[in-house]
Amino acid sequence: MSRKILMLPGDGIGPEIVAEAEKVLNKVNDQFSLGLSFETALVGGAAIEEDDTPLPESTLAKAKEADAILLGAVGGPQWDSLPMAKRPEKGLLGLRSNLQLFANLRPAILYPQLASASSLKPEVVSGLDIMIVRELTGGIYFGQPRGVRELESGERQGYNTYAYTESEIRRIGRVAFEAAQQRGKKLCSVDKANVLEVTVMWREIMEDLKREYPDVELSHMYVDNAAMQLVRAPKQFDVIVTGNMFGDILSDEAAMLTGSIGMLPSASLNAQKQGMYEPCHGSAPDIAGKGIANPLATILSAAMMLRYSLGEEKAAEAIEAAVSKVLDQGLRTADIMSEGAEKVSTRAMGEAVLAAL
Ligand SMILES: NC(=O)c1ccc[n+]([C@@H]2O[C@H](COP(=O)([O-])OP(=O)(O)OC[C@H]3O[C@@H](n4cnc5c(N)ncnc54)[C@H](O)[C@@H]3O)[C@@H](O)[C@H]2O)c1
Ligand SMILES: CC(C)[C@H](C(=O)O)[C@@H](O)C(=O)O
Ligand SMILES: [Mg+2]
Repeated sequence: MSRKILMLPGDGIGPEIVAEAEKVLNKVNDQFSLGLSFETALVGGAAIEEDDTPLPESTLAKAKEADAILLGAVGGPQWDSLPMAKRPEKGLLGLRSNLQLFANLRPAILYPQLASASSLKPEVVSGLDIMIVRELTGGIYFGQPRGVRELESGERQGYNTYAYTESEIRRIGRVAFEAAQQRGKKLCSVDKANVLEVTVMWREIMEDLKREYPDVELSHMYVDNAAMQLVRAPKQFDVIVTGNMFGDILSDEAAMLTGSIGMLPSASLNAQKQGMYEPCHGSAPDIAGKGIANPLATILSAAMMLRYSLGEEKAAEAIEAAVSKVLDQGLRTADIMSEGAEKVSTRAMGEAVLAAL
Protein backbone atom coordinates (compact mmCIF):
# COMPACT_ATOMS: atom_id res chain seq x y z
CA MET A 1 0.00 0.00 0.00
CA SER A 2 1.50 3.32 -1.05
CA ARG A 3 0.50 6.48 0.72
CA LYS A 4 1.19 9.90 -0.68
CA ILE A 5 2.71 12.63 1.41
CA LEU A 6 2.84 16.14 0.00
CA MET A 7 5.63 18.35 1.31
CA LEU A 8 5.01 22.11 1.18
CA PRO A 9 8.15 23.82 2.51
CA GLY A 10 6.89 27.38 1.87
CA ASP A 11 8.88 30.42 2.93
CA GLY A 12 11.47 31.71 5.39
CA ILE A 13 12.64 28.92 7.69
CA GLY A 14 10.03 26.60 6.10
CA PRO A 15 12.46 24.84 3.70
CA GLU A 16 15.10 24.48 6.46
CA ILE A 17 12.80 22.80 8.96
CA VAL A 18 10.88 20.69 6.44
CA ALA A 19 14.17 19.28 5.13
CA GLU A 20 14.91 17.89 8.61
CA ALA A 21 11.39 16.49 9.04
CA GLU A 22 11.60 14.86 5.62
CA LYS A 23 14.80 13.03 6.60
CA VAL A 24 13.07 11.79 9.74
CA LEU A 25 10.02 10.62 7.77
CA ASN A 26 12.27 8.84 5.27
CA LYS A 27 14.01 7.03 8.08
CA VAL A 28 10.82 5.77 9.78
CA ASN A 29 9.43 4.93 6.35
CA ASP A 30 12.29 2.42 5.99
CA GLN A 31 12.36 1.29 9.62
CA PHE A 32 8.64 0.58 9.84
CA SER A 33 8.01 -0.26 6.13
CA LEU A 34 5.34 2.41 5.93
CA GLY A 35 5.15 2.58 2.13
CA LEU A 36 5.16 6.37 2.04
CA SER A 37 5.93 8.24 -1.16
CA PHE A 38 6.83 11.92 -1.18
CA GLU A 39 6.11 14.81 -3.47
CA THR A 40 6.91 18.51 -3.08
CA ALA A 41 4.99 21.58 -4.26
CA LEU A 42 4.99 25.35 -3.94
CA VAL A 43 2.80 27.39 -1.63
CA GLY A 44 2.86 30.91 -0.20
CA GLY A 45 5.49 33.43 -1.23
CA ALA A 46 7.53 30.76 -3.02
CA ALA A 47 4.49 30.08 -5.24
CA ILE A 48 3.86 33.80 -5.79
CA GLU A 49 7.39 34.17 -7.15
CA GLU A 50 6.94 31.24 -9.52
CA ASP A 51 3.24 31.36 -10.46
CA ASP A 52 1.94 34.74 -9.28
CA THR A 53 -0.48 33.05 -6.88
CA PRO A 54 -0.03 31.77 -3.29
CA LEU A 55 -1.96 28.59 -4.06
CA PRO A 56 -1.38 27.28 -7.60
CA GLU A 57 -4.04 24.93 -9.03
CA SER A 58 -1.41 22.21 -9.33
CA THR A 59 -0.57 22.47 -5.61
CA LEU A 60 -4.23 22.31 -4.63
CA ALA A 61 -4.76 19.28 -6.88
CA LYS A 62 -1.78 17.48 -5.33
CA ALA A 63 -3.02 18.41 -1.85
CA LYS A 64 -6.45 16.93 -2.54
CA GLU A 65 -4.86 13.68 -3.75
CA ALA A 66 -2.42 13.35 -0.86
CA ASP A 67 -3.11 11.20 2.19
CA ALA A 68 -1.40 13.84 4.29
CA ILE A 69 0.48 17.12 3.89
CA LEU A 70 3.47 18.50 5.78
CA LEU A 71 3.77 22.28 5.59
CA GLY A 72 6.64 24.44 6.82
CA ALA A 73 5.44 28.03 7.00
CA VAL A 74 4.37 30.82 4.67
CA GLY A 75 4.81 34.57 4.59
CA GLY A 76 7.47 37.22 4.83
CA PRO A 77 7.96 40.99 4.75
CA GLN A 78 8.61 41.07 1.00
CA TRP A 79 4.96 40.10 0.38
CA ASP A 80 3.32 42.12 3.16
CA SER A 81 2.24 44.97 0.90
CA LEU A 82 0.38 42.74 -1.57
CA PRO A 83 -3.43 42.90 -1.59
CA MET A 84 -4.98 40.47 0.89
CA ALA A 85 -6.09 37.92 -1.75
CA LYS A 86 -2.56 37.62 -3.12
CA ARG A 87 -0.66 37.30 0.12
CA PRO A 88 1.22 34.09 1.03
CA GLU A 89 -1.09 33.50 4.01
CA LYS A 90 -3.98 33.06 1.55
CA GLY A 91 -2.24 29.93 0.29
CA LEU A 92 -2.43 28.40 3.72
CA LEU A 93 -6.00 29.58 4.36
CA GLY A 94 -7.02 28.32 0.90
CA LEU A 95 -5.65 24.85 1.66
CA ARG A 96 -7.46 24.77 5.00
CA SER A 97 -10.81 25.79 3.49
CA ASN A 98 -10.58 23.80 0.25
CA LEU A 99 -9.73 20.61 2.11
CA GLN A 100 -12.24 21.46 4.88
CA LEU A 101 -9.59 21.03 7.56
CA PHE A 102 -11.86 22.33 10.29
CA ALA A 103 -10.24 20.64 13.30
CA ASN A 104 -6.91 22.06 14.38
CA LEU A 105 -5.22 20.16 17.21
CA ARG A 106 -2.42 22.04 18.95
CA PRO A 107 -0.92 20.09 21.84
CA ALA A 108 1.24 22.03 24.27
CA ILE A 109 3.45 19.59 26.10
CA LEU A 110 6.37 20.56 28.27
CA TYR A 111 9.27 18.19 27.87
CA PRO A 112 10.72 17.91 31.41
CA GLN A 113 14.17 18.61 29.96
CA LEU A 114 12.95 22.08 28.91
CA ALA A 115 11.43 23.20 32.21
CA SER A 116 14.06 25.92 32.51
CA ALA A 117 13.52 27.14 28.93
CA SER A 118 9.98 28.24 29.72
CA SER A 119 9.55 31.86 30.75
CA LEU A 120 7.34 30.64 33.61
CA LYS A 121 8.51 29.12 36.88
CA PRO A 122 9.22 25.38 36.61
CA GLU A 123 6.57 24.52 39.24
CA VAL A 124 3.91 26.33 37.19
CA VAL A 125 4.66 24.42 33.97
CA SER A 126 6.25 21.11 34.97
CA GLY A 127 4.20 18.20 33.68
CA LEU A 128 2.14 20.49 31.43
CA ASP A 129 0.11 18.57 28.83
CA ILE A 130 -2.80 20.44 27.29
CA MET A 131 -4.55 20.20 23.95
CA ILE A 132 -6.01 23.22 22.21
CA VAL A 133 -8.73 22.32 19.71
CA ARG A 134 -9.09 25.30 17.41
CA GLU A 135 -11.87 25.64 14.82
CA LEU A 136 -10.00 26.35 11.59
CA THR A 137 -12.31 26.99 8.64
CA GLY A 138 -14.88 29.42 10.02
CA GLY A 139 -15.29 32.34 12.37
CA ILE A 140 -13.91 35.79 11.69
CA TYR A 141 -11.17 34.40 9.39
CA PHE A 142 -13.72 33.43 6.75
CA GLY A 143 -16.93 35.36 7.65
CA GLN A 144 -18.61 37.51 4.99
CA PRO A 145 -18.95 40.38 4.41
CA ARG A 146 -15.43 41.64 4.85
CA GLY A 147 -13.31 44.38 3.42
CA VAL A 148 -12.56 48.07 3.58
CA ARG A 149 -15.32 50.46 2.50
CA GLU A 150 -15.74 54.18 2.23
CA LEU A 151 -18.41 55.73 4.43
CA GLU A 152 -20.59 58.66 3.37
CA SER A 153 -18.37 60.89 5.45
CA GLY A 154 -15.50 59.93 3.17
CA GLU A 155 -13.76 58.07 5.98
CA ARG A 156 -12.64 54.49 5.32
CA GLN A 157 -13.96 51.65 7.49
CA GLY A 158 -12.45 48.19 7.73
CA TYR A 159 -14.81 45.36 8.69
CA ASN A 160 -14.89 41.60 9.19
CA THR A 161 -17.69 39.28 10.22
CA TYR A 162 -17.53 36.81 13.08
CA ALA A 163 -20.01 34.09 12.10
CA TYR A 164 -20.47 30.41 12.92
CA THR A 165 -23.26 28.07 11.87
CA GLU A 166 -24.64 25.55 14.35
CA SER A 167 -23.21 22.65 12.37
CA GLU A 168 -19.73 24.19 12.33
CA ILE A 169 -19.81 24.53 16.11
CA ARG A 170 -21.23 21.06 16.64
CA ARG A 171 -18.55 19.31 14.57
CA ILE A 172 -15.63 21.01 16.31
CA GLY A 173 -17.35 20.43 19.65
CA ARG A 174 -17.51 16.70 18.94
CA VAL A 175 -13.79 16.58 18.09
CA ALA A 176 -13.01 18.32 21.38
CA PHE A 177 -15.30 16.14 23.52
CA GLU A 178 -13.80 13.03 21.93
CA ALA A 179 -10.27 14.30 22.54
CA ALA A 180 -11.18 14.95 26.19
CA GLN A 181 -12.64 11.44 26.51
CA GLN A 182 -9.28 10.02 25.48
CA ARG A 183 -7.34 12.27 27.83
CA GLY A 184 -8.16 13.77 31.25
CA LYS A 185 -11.94 14.05 30.57
CA LYS A 186 -11.99 17.81 31.13
CA LEU A 187 -13.06 20.25 28.44
CA CYS A 188 -12.97 24.03 28.74
CA SER A 189 -14.81 25.94 26.04
CA VAL A 190 -13.39 29.42 25.54
CA ASP A 191 -15.65 32.19 24.24
CA LYS A 192 -16.66 35.81 24.66
CA ALA A 193 -20.31 35.09 25.48
CA ASN A 194 -20.57 38.23 27.60
CA VAL A 195 -20.29 40.34 24.44
CA LEU A 196 -20.62 38.36 21.20
CA GLU A 197 -23.89 36.66 20.16
CA VAL A 198 -22.07 34.12 18.01
CA THR A 199 -20.31 32.82 21.11
CA VAL A 200 -23.54 32.81 23.16
CA MET A 201 -24.76 30.27 20.62
CA TRP A 202 -21.36 28.50 20.74
CA ARG A 203 -21.80 28.07 24.51
CA GLU A 204 -25.38 26.76 24.13
CA ILE A 205 -24.26 24.16 21.60
CA MET A 206 -21.37 22.99 23.79
CA GLU A 207 -23.87 22.56 26.67
CA ASP A 208 -26.18 20.64 24.38
CA LEU A 209 -23.35 18.32 23.23
CA LYS A 210 -22.39 17.63 26.83
CA ARG A 211 -25.37 15.27 27.13
CA GLU A 212 -23.73 12.96 24.59
CA TYR A 213 -20.49 12.87 26.60
CA PRO A 214 -21.55 12.41 30.23
CA ASP A 215 -18.05 11.30 31.24
CA VAL A 216 -16.54 14.66 30.23
CA GLU A 217 -16.61 17.61 32.62
CA LEU A 218 -17.42 20.75 30.60
CA SER A 219 -16.59 24.27 31.75
CA HIS A 220 -16.74 27.65 30.04
CA MET A 221 -14.34 30.55 30.25
CA TYR A 222 -14.18 34.00 28.67
CA VAL A 223 -11.19 34.38 26.39
CA ASP A 224 -9.60 37.24 28.32
CA ASN A 225 -9.66 35.19 31.51
CA ALA A 226 -8.38 32.14 29.60
CA ALA A 227 -5.38 34.15 28.37
CA MET A 228 -4.66 35.08 31.97
CA GLN A 229 -5.26 31.59 33.41
CA LEU A 230 -2.90 30.08 30.82
CA VAL A 231 0.02 31.91 32.36
CA ARG A 232 -1.26 31.85 35.96
CA ALA A 233 -2.07 28.15 36.28
CA PRO A 234 -1.91 26.37 32.93
CA LYS A 235 -2.15 22.89 34.40
CA GLN A 236 -5.82 23.47 35.31
CA PHE A 237 -6.57 22.77 31.61
CA ASP A 238 -6.86 19.46 29.82
CA VAL A 239 -8.59 20.17 26.50
CA ILE A 240 -9.53 23.69 25.38
CA VAL A 241 -11.98 24.19 22.52
CA THR A 242 -12.36 27.57 20.87
CA GLY A 243 -12.97 29.45 17.64
CA ASN A 244 -10.50 30.29 14.92
CA MET A 245 -9.06 33.59 16.08
CA PHE A 246 -9.08 32.95 19.83
CA GLY A 247 -7.38 29.61 19.11
CA ASP A 248 -4.70 31.30 17.02
CA ILE A 249 -3.81 33.62 19.86
CA LEU A 250 -4.11 31.18 22.77
CA SER A 251 -2.00 28.56 21.00
CA ASP A 252 0.93 30.95 20.54
CA GLU A 253 0.59 31.80 24.22
CA ALA A 254 0.52 28.11 25.16
CA ALA A 255 3.59 27.55 23.01
CA MET A 256 5.67 29.75 25.25
CA LEU A 257 4.72 27.61 28.26
CA THR A 258 6.61 24.78 26.59
CA GLY A 259 9.78 26.81 26.25
CA SER A 260 9.52 27.95 22.64
CA ILE A 261 7.11 28.25 19.76
CA GLY A 262 9.67 26.08 17.98
CA MET A 263 8.35 23.11 19.99
CA LEU A 264 4.63 23.28 19.14
CA PRO A 265 3.30 20.97 16.41
CA SER A 266 -0.20 20.88 14.95
CA ALA A 267 -2.63 18.76 13.00
CA SER A 268 -5.45 20.13 10.86
CA LEU A 269 -7.98 17.44 10.05
CA ASN A 270 -11.11 17.08 7.97
CA ALA A 271 -14.00 14.67 8.49
CA GLN A 272 -12.13 11.95 6.56
CA LYS A 273 -9.06 12.37 8.80
CA GLN A 274 -7.08 13.63 5.86
CA GLY A 275 -4.74 16.13 7.39
CA MET A 276 -2.29 18.93 6.97
CA TYR A 277 0.47 19.04 9.57
CA GLU A 278 2.52 22.09 10.39
CA PRO A 279 4.40 23.75 13.21
CA CYS A 280 2.31 26.44 14.94
CA HIS A 281 4.97 29.05 14.29
CA GLY A 282 5.49 31.13 11.18
CA SER A 283 8.27 31.63 8.66
CA ALA A 284 10.45 33.49 11.20
CA PRO A 285 11.96 35.94 8.67
CA ASP A 286 14.29 37.28 11.37
CA ILE A 287 16.24 34.00 11.51
CA ALA A 288 15.58 32.56 8.02
CA GLY A 289 18.64 31.32 6.13
CA LYS A 290 20.80 31.26 9.25
CA GLY A 291 20.41 27.56 9.96
CA ILE A 292 19.41 28.16 13.57
CA ALA A 293 15.63 27.52 13.53
CA ASN A 294 14.28 24.79 15.76
CA PRO A 295 13.03 21.93 13.54
CA LEU A 296 11.40 19.99 16.41
CA ALA A 297 7.87 21.43 16.00
CA THR A 298 7.94 20.27 12.38
CA ILE A 299 9.42 16.88 13.25
CA LEU A 300 6.75 16.47 15.94
CA SER A 301 4.12 17.50 13.36
CA ALA A 302 5.36 14.61 11.20
CA ALA A 303 4.78 12.33 14.20
CA MET A 304 1.22 13.67 14.50
CA MET A 305 0.75 12.90 10.79
CA LEU A 306 1.73 9.28 11.35
CA ARG A 307 -0.67 9.05 14.28
CA TYR A 308 -3.75 10.86 13.00
CA SER A 309 -3.82 10.42 9.21
CA LEU A 310 -1.81 7.24 8.67
CA GLY A 311 -2.63 5.17 11.76
CA GLU A 312 1.07 4.45 12.40
CA GLU A 313 1.17 4.91 16.17
CA LYS A 314 4.44 3.00 16.67
CA ALA A 315 6.32 5.15 14.17
CA ALA A 316 4.83 8.30 15.72
CA GLU A 317 5.97 7.21 19.17
CA ALA A 318 9.43 6.39 17.85
CA ILE A 319 9.84 9.96 16.58
CA GLU A 320 8.57 11.43 19.84
CA ALA A 321 10.95 9.21 21.83
CA ALA A 322 13.84 10.27 19.58
CA VAL A 323 13.03 13.95 20.21
CA SER A 324 12.98 13.31 23.93
CA LYS A 325 16.33 11.52 23.67
CA VAL A 326 18.09 14.40 21.91
CA LEU A 327 16.78 16.73 24.60
CA ASP A 328 18.16 14.30 27.20
CA GLN A 329 21.51 14.54 25.42
CA GLY A 330 21.47 18.27 26.14
CA LEU A 331 21.18 19.37 22.51
CA ARG A 332 19.37 22.69 22.07
CA THR A 333 18.70 25.09 19.23
CA ALA A 334 19.12 28.75 20.17
CA ASP A 335 15.45 29.29 21.07
CA ILE A 336 15.51 26.62 23.82
CA MET A 337 19.11 27.07 24.87
CA SER A 338 19.91 27.12 28.58
CA GLU A 339 23.04 27.07 30.67
CA GLY A 340 25.11 23.91 30.43
CA ALA A 341 23.41 22.69 27.25
CA GLU A 342 25.00 22.32 23.81
CA LYS A 343 23.82 24.79 21.20
CA VAL A 344 23.21 23.15 17.80
CA SER A 345 22.06 24.19 14.33
CA THR A 346 18.82 23.22 12.60
CA ARG A 347 20.63 20.51 10.66
CA ALA A 348 22.54 19.15 13.64
CA MET A 349 19.28 18.87 15.56
CA GLY A 350 17.68 16.98 12.65
CA GLU A 351 20.73 14.68 12.41
CA ALA A 352 20.58 14.01 16.15
CA VAL A 353 16.93 12.96 15.89
CA LEU A 354 17.87 10.65 13.00
CA ALA A 355 20.66 9.12 15.04
CA ALA A 356 18.34 8.66 18.03
CA LEU A 357 15.93 6.73 15.81
N1 LIG B 1 1.50 28.59 9.65
C1 LIG B 1 2.17 29.54 9.07
O1 LIG B 1 2.63 29.40 7.96
C2 LIG B 1 2.38 30.83 9.80
C3 LIG B 1 2.12 30.94 11.16
C4 LIG B 1 2.37 32.17 11.80
C5 LIG B 1 2.87 33.24 11.07
N2 LIG B 1 3.09 33.08 9.74
C6 LIG B 1 3.72 34.14 8.94
O2 LIG B 1 5.10 34.18 9.27
C7 LIG B 1 5.61 35.50 9.14
C8 LIG B 1 6.30 35.91 10.42
O3 LIG B 1 5.34 36.00 11.48
P1 LIG B 1 5.67 36.31 12.99
O4 LIG B 1 7.02 36.91 13.06
O5 LIG B 1 4.52 36.97 13.55
O6 LIG B 1 5.69 34.85 13.68
P2 LIG B 1 6.81 33.70 13.67
O7 LIG B 1 6.21 32.54 14.36
O8 LIG B 1 7.31 33.48 12.29
O9 LIG B 1 8.01 34.29 14.54
C9 LIG B 1 7.83 34.79 15.85
C10 LIG B 1 9.15 34.70 16.62
O10 LIG B 1 9.40 33.32 16.94
C11 LIG B 1 10.64 32.91 16.41
N3 LIG B 1 10.48 31.54 15.88
C12 LIG B 1 9.43 31.08 15.17
N4 LIG B 1 9.65 29.80 14.80
C13 LIG B 1 10.85 29.45 15.30
C14 LIG B 1 11.63 28.25 15.26
N5 LIG B 1 11.20 27.13 14.63
N6 LIG B 1 12.82 28.24 15.89
C15 LIG B 1 13.27 29.34 16.54
N7 LIG B 1 12.57 30.49 16.60
C16 LIG B 1 11.38 30.55 15.99
C17 LIG B 1 10.98 33.89 15.30
O11 LIG B 1 12.36 33.96 15.08
C18 LIG B 1 10.35 35.17 15.83
O12 LIG B 1 11.25 35.82 16.68
C19 LIG B 1 4.41 36.36 8.77
O13 LIG B 1 4.42 36.54 7.38
C20 LIG B 1 3.22 35.53 9.21
O14 LIG B 1 2.05 35.80 8.49
C21 LIG B 1 2.88 31.90 9.10
C1 LIG C 1 -0.34 32.62 8.97
C2 LIG C 1 -1.70 32.68 9.58
C3 LIG C 1 -2.74 32.74 8.49
C4 LIG C 1 -1.98 31.51 10.54
C5 LIG C 1 -3.32 31.70 11.23
O1 LIG C 1 -3.63 32.80 11.68
O2 LIG C 1 -4.06 30.72 11.33
C6 LIG C 1 -0.94 31.27 11.61
O3 LIG C 1 -0.83 32.30 12.51
C7 LIG C 1 -1.24 29.97 12.34
O4 LIG C 1 -1.37 29.99 13.56
O5 LIG C 1 -1.29 28.92 11.69
MG1 LIG D 1 -0.84 31.69 14.56
